[in-house]
Amino acid sequence: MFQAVLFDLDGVICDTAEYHYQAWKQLAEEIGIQGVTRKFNEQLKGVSREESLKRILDLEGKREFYSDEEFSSLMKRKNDGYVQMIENVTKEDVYPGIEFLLTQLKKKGIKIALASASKNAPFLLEKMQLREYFDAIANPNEVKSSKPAPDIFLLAAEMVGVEIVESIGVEDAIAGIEAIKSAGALPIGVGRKEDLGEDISLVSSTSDLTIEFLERAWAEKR
Ligand SMILES: O=P(O)(O)OC[C@H]1O[C@@H](O)[C@H](O)[C@@H](O)[C@@H]1O
Repeated sequence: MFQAVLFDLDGVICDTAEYHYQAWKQLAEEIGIQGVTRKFNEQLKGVSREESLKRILDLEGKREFYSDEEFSSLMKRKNDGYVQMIENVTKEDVYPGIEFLLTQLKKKGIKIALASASKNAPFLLEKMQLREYFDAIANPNEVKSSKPAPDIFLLAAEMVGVEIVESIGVEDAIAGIEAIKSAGALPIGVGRKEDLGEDISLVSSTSDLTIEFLERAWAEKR
């Protein structure tokens, strides 16, 4: 039986992946870049703020036009827009089934950790009143490489004192699934196989993300 579940946040626990998308799209359009479509956005999910901006500027070969200072100020502009969007997030924004799953995991003594790339994640957990369920929140500032590198999942498992191979990782983004795989945990995807791959256990909605589903996936894969 698995001993820990390591959760991504945006797009897994709540719909803030949409706000990231809207904030990036708005910034991109303000600086004359039109290519931030929903399809392109799949490449931004799970990826750090800095790397996301690089990918957006690269869409039109514009990265070299910005000094380091200007680059930082663009990241700040995106984050300011995003923070405004999440200002009114409440418990109501938690995806269906998530709080029940957290309760069940707690009852079974399974450790719960957050492995999100977002520096806004602790603020969101507080807003959604979910903080108390989490035994640890891995800080993206403390890892060397961001997803798809395994670092944040390895840190999350270490923080709850569980071997990574005894852990499940839950993700909605391909970068996150790759990170879980290379860390050595069992990946569970929330989304479509077209985006996340055919070779992992998937739910299309978090309502299906039950402890029974996790147990079955664990039994099948190990
Ligand atoms: O800019 P933040 O809030 O620190 O978030 C970093 C990244 O966090 C990830 O969870 C999101 O999927 C990305 O879209 C986002 O860019």
